[in-house]
Order: sequence, then structure tokens, then C-alpha cells
Amino acid sequence: MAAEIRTSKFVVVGGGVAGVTCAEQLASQFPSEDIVLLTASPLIKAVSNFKQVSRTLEDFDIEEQPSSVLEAKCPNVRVIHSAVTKLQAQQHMLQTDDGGQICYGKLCICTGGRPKLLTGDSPFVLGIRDTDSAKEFQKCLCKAKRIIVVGNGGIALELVYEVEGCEVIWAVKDKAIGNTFFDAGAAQFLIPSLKSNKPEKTGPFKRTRYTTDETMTSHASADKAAGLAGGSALGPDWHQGMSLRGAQEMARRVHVEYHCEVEKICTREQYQHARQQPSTNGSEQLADAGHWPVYVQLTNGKTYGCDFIVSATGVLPNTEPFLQGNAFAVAEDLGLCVDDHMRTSEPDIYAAGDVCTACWEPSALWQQMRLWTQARQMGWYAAQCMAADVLGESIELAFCFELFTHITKFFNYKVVLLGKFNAQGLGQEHELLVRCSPAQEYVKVVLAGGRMVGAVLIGDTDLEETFENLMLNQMDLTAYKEELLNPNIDIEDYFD
Ligand SMILES: Cc1cc2nc3c(=O)[nH]c(=O)nc-3n(C[C@H](O)[C@H](O)[C@H](O)COP(=O)(O)OP(=O)(O)OC[C@H]3O[C@@H](n4cnc5c(N)ncnc54)[C@H](O)[C@@H]3O)c2cc1C
Ligand SMILES: NC(=O)C1=CN([C@@H]2O[C@H](COP(=O)(O)OP(=O)(O)OC[C@H]3O[C@@H](n4cnc5c(N)ncnc54)[C@H](OP(=O)(O)O)[C@@H]3O)[C@@H](O)[C@H]2O)C=CC1
Repeated sequence: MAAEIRTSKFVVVGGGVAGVTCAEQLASQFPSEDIVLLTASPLIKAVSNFKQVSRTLEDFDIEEQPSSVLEAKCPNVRVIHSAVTKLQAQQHMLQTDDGGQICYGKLCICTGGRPKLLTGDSPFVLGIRDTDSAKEFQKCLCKAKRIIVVGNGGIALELVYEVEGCEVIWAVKDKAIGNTFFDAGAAQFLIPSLKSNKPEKTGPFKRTRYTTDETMTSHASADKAAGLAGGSALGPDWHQGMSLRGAQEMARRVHVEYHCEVEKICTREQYQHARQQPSTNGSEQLADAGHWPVYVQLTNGKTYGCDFIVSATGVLPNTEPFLQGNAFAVAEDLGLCVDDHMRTSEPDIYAAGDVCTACWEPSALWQQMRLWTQARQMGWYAAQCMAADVLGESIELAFCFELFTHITKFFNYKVVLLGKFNAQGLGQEHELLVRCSPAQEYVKVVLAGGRMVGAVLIGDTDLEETFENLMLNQMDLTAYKEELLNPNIDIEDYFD
């Protein structure tokens, strides 16, 4: 007997922040419609305690929840735990891995991303994305004496600071650490934190934690083995309450190798075999001669042995089941291109969060980064756009896309990034003002044409709201440059 075809006016795929926010918004705009949320993960990710801190800065918690919590909150949302395996965009039809078929009126794809690994074919290379991969990392770490972390973004910054009881070799391709988030000056401010002891963690955790039951976990693992989607991305605090300890009795020990990439990864047998051959590369230096399961040759000529490698080298959008047989425009980073109404190039299909690439002409002070805040904002705005389309109303690009803002924590410091915080795309046409008190704060302001266009604030600077306003109103600061970072001036009063 042919499987029943379900029909729904609105279908959202993905139970991460983007998908759940989108489904919630649609549910409140269309209380008499059924909204279907399809997700491959056993738990969903919901935003809680949302606070609009200022015009564009926002603060919220994320909770992993059973879908019943969302269904109780939004009675017209129906969550189906099943992975989409095929999309027929012309027919407006989705197929799922349990054999189901769903016909949609409007669809929003929020399938997130997965780690872009250095190599997919080595059992010694791990990526971290969801709860399962974080647990796998923890299991390998507890037996490890040395690991190599490759990458210079968010995950690498978190790991090198958190891991104890295991030597960490950190290979970065840049001349300073944390290249994705800040410049060499900020890196210099942060480096001493790697050499001192970590402050004791203080609880309690703000976020509720749920665990998946055995059936769900094994279902998710089976999906992964079959190459289907995994769980939602981790986020702030993912390592809280998780022991990131290796097999040695020692505090944190990190050695940074700058300006290098991975040339070759080989097993102990391959490595020993190569060592017995007459040397073809006179410059190769063995950083230590211990016996390790895997060896990594870096482009600076050094070779390190280690227990395993963490590839913290970015994200690849999860687009697979959607592209085949359809005509989606795809960006250079392989995300689904969306316009300023979050529409993909296929009719009635929208996308939001890590899976999409913003292909509209952005505001001068905004850029896309694959972050929680943007996943929430895009999910929310995609729902507004879908609603406007159905109701035949016009809609303007949401205000949150006017100015890039990100609040996070690195090396136990509060970090706020605003606008073109790294002078992205400004060439030589900018000026930097910097104030730094070691171990206390680092403040960098980017000015272009006398106007503030970006800032990096590390520590409890309390400057974010004032700087946000200065960026949004684009006041000419030429006359105030000397005072702007003067610690003896209350800048908030000054521009009141
Ligand atoms: C270790 C780590 C730490 C991070 N820390 C921070 C941080 O401190 N601050 C910050 O802002 N951001 C952080 N991020 C990034 C942030 O988590 C992501 O940008 C954000 O969660 C993306 O949300 P999303 O909804 O787009 O995707 P995801 O959360 O990845 O959700 C995708 C959903 O789609 C589902 N799915 C995928 N394919 C299918 C399919 N075929 N069918 C059905 N369902 C499917 C998945 O199961 C999942 O539920 C971190 C990421 C990681 C990995
Ligand atoms: N606190 C926070 O805000 C956090 C956010 N995240 C987010 O989670 C996602 C995943 O994090 P992560 O994996 O760290 O990704 P990121 O995009 O943050 O960083 C990836 C890093 O790897 C580098 N890289 C890419 N390819 C290679 C390669 N082949 N060899 C060496 N280096 C390489 C990149 O350099 P280049 O840029 O030059 O290509 C970049 O420095 C990101 O979206 C990130 O923003 C994660 C943790 C914390």
C-alpha cells in the first residue's frame, strides 16, 4: 500500500536554533495552521531568556529540549523526528528516511552545517559539532597524552584553553592566534592566559540539560553511519560540566606552531617506513621521537607525533539531500544562496542559519558569520518573510542585519565584536585606536573617514552600548579621537 502523503502549508527542516525559531514564529503568525518541523536530531534547540540588550545586541540562553516541550508551547507545531532524504522542488515534495512524504506550500531549510574536516578518511582526525562528536572527543581525550589542534577559529580557541592533563600542539596558519575573531594585538593580550592556571569553574549552569534515550541515540548514530544528518550544533558552554582532561597529571600545556598548515598525516607504520628511506626532505625536523599512533607533518618542516588530531577548520553547510535534482544557487562556501527575503533560488523555498549564505548586498557594518545569534535572527526573519509572502505584504530587511554584533567568551574574558571588528574589506582606508591593560582589558576601535565602523572589546569594558550607538548613527568622531579611549573619561556621559 502506498504511504500516505501529508500536506502542510508550512514545513521547516532542522531542529537547531534557526529551524525552531522559524517554526515558533510561523506558529504564532498562523495559529490556525499546522506547522511541521522535521528534524534528524532527537532533541531540539530552543531559545530561552531572550533579552534585547540594546538596539542590536541580544542575549539569550539555548536549551536542548525534547520536542514535546515545543509542542506544548506551540500547539500547532508538529515535530517529526526523521531526516529528509530527498526534495523535489518543482513538485513541492519532501521524502523522509522513514518512507514518509510531505507536500508543502512554503518550506524553510535550516539544516545547519557539519565540520569541514582536514581529511575525511583518517580515524585519527576528529571534528566537534554535536553532542555525539563532543562525547567521542572526550572519550579519546581521556586516554591521550598529546593532541594536535588544527584551525584558528572558535573551536580551537575554546579547546586549547579548556584541555588539561594532555599536551596540546596548536597549529595555526596565521601569525597570531584567533584570526577569525580578532587581530594580532588582541592575540598578544590573550596569550598569557594560556600560560597561567585556569580559574576554578563556578556553577550552577544556566542551561537545562537533557539526555537522549538509548533508542534515540542509536537511531541518530545509525543515521550518521548511513551518511545522514547528525544533531544540532553545540554552542556556548558546550564544555561546561564535561571533563576535558587527558591521561597525564599536568595542568594546561599548549605549544603554538604559527604560520603553518598540515602537509601530511601518517600512521606510525607509514612514518617509520618513511624514516628508513633516504631523506628526500633535508629540512624535516622531528619534534620528538616518541611512539605515537599518528604523525603530522607541518608545512614548516616540523613533524609531531600525537594520539589524535582535532580538525577545528570550519563548517560545511548541510545541503546534500536538497541539491540533487534541483536548481539551487550555491555560494562559494557551498551554502544555499538566499536573497534579502531569505529566499533561495527555488520557488517557495527559504533557508536560514548555518546552511545558508547571505547573498544580498549587506549593510556596510554587517557580515555573515555562522553563529547562534545569526541562526536565531535568520530563522525569525525567514518566518516573517514567509508570512509576508503568503499575506501579500511587503517587508524590509530586519534591523538586526544593520550591524554585526557578537558577545562571547574566550580564555575566560568577555569578548564583544561589533561591525567591521577586524577592518574586514576596508583595505588601507582605516585607522585603529587601541587601549590595553594587560590581564584586564583590550579595546580596539576601527575608524573609517572619522566614523566608527568596528570594535573589539575584551574584558568588562562596558563600552558596547555607546560604541554600538556611535556605529549606528555614524557620527563624525574626528574631533573626539583623542578622548575616545581615554580611560579617565566616562564615554557614555560624553556622548549622551
Ligand atoms: C563546538 C561549537 C561551539 C560553538 N560555540 C558557539 C558560541 O559560543 N557562540 C555562537 O554564537 N555560536 C557557536 N557555535 C555555532 C552555533 O552553534 C551555530 O552557528 C548554530 O547552532 C547554527 O544553528 P542552525 O540552526 O543553523 O544549525 P544546527 O544547530 O546545526 O541545526 C541543524 C538541524 O538540522 C537537522 N538536520 C540536518 N540535516 C537534516 C535533514 N536532512 N533532515 C532533517 N533534519 C536535518 C539537524 O539534526 C539539526 O537539528 C558553536 C558551534 C560549535 C560546533
Ligand atoms: N565562541 C564562539 O563564538 C564560537 C563559535 N564557534 C562557531 O562554530 C563554528 C565551527 O567552529 P570552527 O571549526 O572553529 O570554525 P571557524 O570558522 O571559527 O574557524 C576555522 C579556522 O580554521 C582555519 N582553517 C580552515 N581550513 C584550514 C586548513 N585546511 N588548515 C588549517 N586551518 C584551516 C580557518 O582559517 P581561515 O579563516 O583563514 O580559512 C579558521 O581559522 C564556526 O561557525 C564558529 O564561528 C565555535 C566555537 C566558539
